[in-house]
Amino acid sequence: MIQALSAPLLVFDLDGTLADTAGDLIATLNVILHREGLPPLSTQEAKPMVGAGAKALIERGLKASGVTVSEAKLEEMFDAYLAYYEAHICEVTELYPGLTAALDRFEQAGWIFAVCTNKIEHPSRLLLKALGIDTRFRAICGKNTFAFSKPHGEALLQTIARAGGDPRRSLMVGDTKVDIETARNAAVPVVAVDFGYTDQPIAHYKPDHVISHYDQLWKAVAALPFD
Ligand SMILES: O=C(O)COP(=O)(O)O
Ligand SMILES: [Mg+2]
Repeated sequence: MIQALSAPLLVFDLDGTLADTAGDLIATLNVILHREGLPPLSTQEAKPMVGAGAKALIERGLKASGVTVSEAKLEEMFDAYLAYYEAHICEVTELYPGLTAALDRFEQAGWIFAVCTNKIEHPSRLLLKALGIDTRFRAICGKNTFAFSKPHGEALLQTIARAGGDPRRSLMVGDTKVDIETARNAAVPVVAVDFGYTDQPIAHYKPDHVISHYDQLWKAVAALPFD
């Protein structure tokens, strides 16, 4: 019996990959720091702190001010962060140029899509809805969706399973070292965008391809050895 191949799947990271979220993330961080009497961080300073989730962003923000806090205090700040962020989730956030046109092109060719982010799942869904693209994804998986989060390969493999994809016909698209490590851990190819929040030029982490605009994604994917 011939078994139907599952549809090819693009799994996107969210912050710094689908959308330029740094403005709203860092504004939220600065509100939380201000409540503790700490000075704000500049966007330039704080952008490379994004990628490991909100709790890590708070910890990194505190560290930049030379402050460490107890686990209980960090939890309290994390709750306050999420409450503020969810109420201001899409004030300056925008999709990156060419994204929806790229999704259209891949969709017409039979591809399906999913999101694997280190953002908490609920705000991820809220944001994708606010940006008008939530219904395009077969699965939207966040840091708290599974027992594992990026860079653990299982976060990606379980996202692929939830989307009804096959790891051998899936591809990760991300903006940071975390995404590239995740893809490697899952043995899935990875295309990196160079407009996200990486601490080093993203080519340094050796993704399979680097794109600077979504109109380059089609060619980058076509160049990969894919079923
Ligand atoms: O919010 C973060 O720190 C990371 O989110 P991302 O995995 O979508 O980049
Ligand atoms: Mg990212």
